[in-house]
Amino acid sequence: MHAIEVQHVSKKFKQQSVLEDIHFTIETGEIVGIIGPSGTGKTTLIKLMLGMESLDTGRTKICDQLMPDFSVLGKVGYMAQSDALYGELTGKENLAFFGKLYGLKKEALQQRVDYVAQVTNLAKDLSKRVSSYSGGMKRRLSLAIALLPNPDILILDEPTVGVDPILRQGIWHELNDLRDQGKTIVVTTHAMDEALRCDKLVLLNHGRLIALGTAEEMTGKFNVPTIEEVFLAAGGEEE
Ligand SMILES: Nc1ncnc2c1ncn2[C@@H]1O[C@H](COP(=O)(O)OP(=O)(O)OP(=O)(O)O)[C@@H](O)[C@H]1O
Repeated sequence: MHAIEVQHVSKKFKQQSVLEDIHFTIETGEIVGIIGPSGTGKTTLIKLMLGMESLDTGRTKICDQLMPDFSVLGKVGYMAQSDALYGELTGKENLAFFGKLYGLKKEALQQRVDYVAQVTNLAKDLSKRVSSYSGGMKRRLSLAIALLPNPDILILDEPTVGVDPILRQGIWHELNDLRDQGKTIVVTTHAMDEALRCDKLVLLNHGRLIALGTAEEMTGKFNVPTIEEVFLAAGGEEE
């Protein structure tokens, strides 16, 4: 069974074609990076995977279940691109609120809150109101919320934007650990150094899948030294 299947997915917003016949699978226990320029359809693709947007053609499955399927969403931690947080509440109150929504009870909730606060380096800021958080702190709190239910699958839309390099490294270390525990992780990113940390890459350009595989496979196939150059080479080939 694949962790996630994207089968011949196309999507238009009005007359604008955003994704065209995207087809790939994601296996359990891998970190997959969805990479592409701004506006190329990464967030839309993630929303289609989760069943949050309607498809024009194709279908998506998570754990073999056709999406949308609420029973599957319990297994998925989703971090959206824009932070959906309660500014008037403290970080801890936000975590408690979302933890309860996930069905976590007292002791388990406390344990998870301690763990996610440590991973995202927010422990000392948890009693502050979120309205006083910086952009990076809000990103980290959103990541902490996605990690709360200890999901099998993590889908993270630009999780490290605005996060400083040291903590970024810490977060990637944690994502690697989670992958090693058998979790499946999907991240979107613009950062090429982050792309290199992924086990597999999905390269999108102008709403099309232009390359799929490991970074080494891609640079080897196009005979170029970097992923940036894969973009140029693959984009050029497409046109
Ligand atoms: N709900 C919507 N209605 C109309 N157009 C939309 C909608 N959502 C996205 N789009 C358009 O679809 C295209 C792809 O957007 P999307 O957010 O998926 O790109 P992205 O690759 O995630 O970009 P970024 O890296 O800047 O976040 C853009 O042109 C965007 O304006």
